[in-house]
Amino acid sequence: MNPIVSANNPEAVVIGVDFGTLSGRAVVVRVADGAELASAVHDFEHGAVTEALPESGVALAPDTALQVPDDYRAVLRQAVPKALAASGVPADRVIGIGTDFTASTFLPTTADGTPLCELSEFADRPHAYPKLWKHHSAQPEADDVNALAEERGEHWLARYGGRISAEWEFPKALQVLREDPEVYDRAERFIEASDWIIWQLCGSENRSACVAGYKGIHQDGAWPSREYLAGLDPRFAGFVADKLAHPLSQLGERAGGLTRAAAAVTGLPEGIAVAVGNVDAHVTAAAAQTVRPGEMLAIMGTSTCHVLNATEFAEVPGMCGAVRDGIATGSWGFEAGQSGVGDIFAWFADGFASAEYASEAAGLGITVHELLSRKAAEQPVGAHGLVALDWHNGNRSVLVDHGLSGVVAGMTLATRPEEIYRALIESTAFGTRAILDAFRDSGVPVDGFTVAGGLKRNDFVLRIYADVLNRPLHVADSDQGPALGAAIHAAVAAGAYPDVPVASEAMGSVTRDAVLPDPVRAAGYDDLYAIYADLHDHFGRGGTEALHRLRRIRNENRTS
Ligand SMILES: Nc1ncnc2c1ncn2[C@@H]1O[C@H](COP(=O)(O)OP(=O)(O)O)[C@@H](O)[C@H]1O
Ligand SMILES: O=C(CO)[C@@H](O)[C@@H](O)COP(=O)(O)O
Repeated sequence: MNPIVSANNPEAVVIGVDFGTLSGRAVVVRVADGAELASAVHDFEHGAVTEALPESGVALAPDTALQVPDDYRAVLRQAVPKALAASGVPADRVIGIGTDFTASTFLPTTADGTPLCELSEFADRPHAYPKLWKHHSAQPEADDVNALAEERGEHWLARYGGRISAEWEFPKALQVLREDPEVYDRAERFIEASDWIIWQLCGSENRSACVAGYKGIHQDGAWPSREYLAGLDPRFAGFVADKLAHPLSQLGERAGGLTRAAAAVTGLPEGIAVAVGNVDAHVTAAAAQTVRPGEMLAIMGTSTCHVLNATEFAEVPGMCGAVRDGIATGSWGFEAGQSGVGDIFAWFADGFASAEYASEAAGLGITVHELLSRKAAEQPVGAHGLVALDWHNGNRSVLVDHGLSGVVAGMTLATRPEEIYRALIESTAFGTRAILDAFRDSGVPVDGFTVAGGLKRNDFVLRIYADVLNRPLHVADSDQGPALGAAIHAAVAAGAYPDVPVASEAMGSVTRDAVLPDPVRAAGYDDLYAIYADLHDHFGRGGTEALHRLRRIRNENRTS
């Protein structure tokens, strides 16, 4: 144990490490008040691997998104010591480390936690690599998982809004079995990256109940039955018992002590508390002080995750998951999400704004995003005559279908780039409104709406959300909500606070009513939302199969 600093020492600090889609960030946080003393970012060398495997160059199928596990270790080697050095805090004042990860980011390993892709015989096998949350090619497996669960009346399906997403663990593992049974057979464990990183820090396998509930299918203390799994494929019958099951730990608990090896790598004291693994979205609730029932938190960045606590369970069609104690102890934690948000804006700003826009932005010393936002902000609501569907990365809620794709309706020869950009931002706000409607219609109260994540820095985005949702937005103060949330969990795991809600009060912070809706603009958006709802149901609920047919045609022509 760390001999020098006890948990209630005012000098004590904790480290939070956020493993995002393209980088990992470490932040040094004072336990007493949550002050962020310093941080450091380390970009993943391989980012999201979507075209070809590193080194072997093996080409990847459409909708594949993989990662390289040593990129995760590099964050521990690089970002943690850098952040600590930048803070000027001596290492012996650190009492704990907490982490969070994208999810479901899921990998096959040997019994000792070695990722299969690190075994030379599997280095050129795509299915031996971690499948990133936005790996979307397991949609056929998700369809089978859902069809069989419906047919058998599996009680757990209701906890996932009636549909398991292709982004979650079971479709991904089934895809490995079907497409590369040798990798499946060699895998002694399948594990979330959020739990794997804890294994690296503590030296022994530890699994979080939060991750098992949301990204696996663990409900009421049980996993899907062997009979159900055998119905998917007889070879899958032992998936849970042989490769997944492990005692589960609760959020805020101490997973173990930092090993000597991990201490050497990170420069932190051996034996300090390592908090149980967590998901980037869920952990942010602690930083934004949204752990109380009725407070929805939208973590808006590359994608958006919505997390919400409620006192009672209710089935909310198309939501990602409801897990008892999944965000904060004593509540039902709900998760919903949009698989593309900032990524959609980036797709347009990077690929479709002309060179003239790029040089205008450079001349003004701003980004293309900022230029497009500035130009788009000048127009009244609806003046672009456009409504878009925000499905460029599929739909995670409420349709739970990654075979869907984006649509922009209403374009003419007069349509300008900033108008499309604005329509895309609006489409994501409409997607969030559809999620709020689903909660309302299912009787789950949403009293407050708080925004965290990188997009909170774009005032235009926030204004559109306030107007489309017609409610005040509260904004989390921290620019690194997930890392701060992870640090808060570390403080609890180290014994500095009795539980996450108490630590959140002391260490998190939020500005209430930071952005207020404008009644005139909000009324304008009601009309556009009605059109969004029409298009949503037409393209997403069987009015036409056009988007699925286009996806099939694309895949056939790309792989043949
Ligand atoms: N000014 C901006 N306006 C809108 N979107 C932006 C802006 N700047 C960056 N983005 C987009 O926001 C996303 C990054 O959000 P961030 O929260 O930093 O990342 P992550 O979700 O991966 O943690 C990217 O998709 C990026 O293209
Ligand atoms: O799905 C989840 C959490 O459940 C996220 O990890 C995933 O959307 C990725 O989040 P980011 O957009 O990278 O912050």
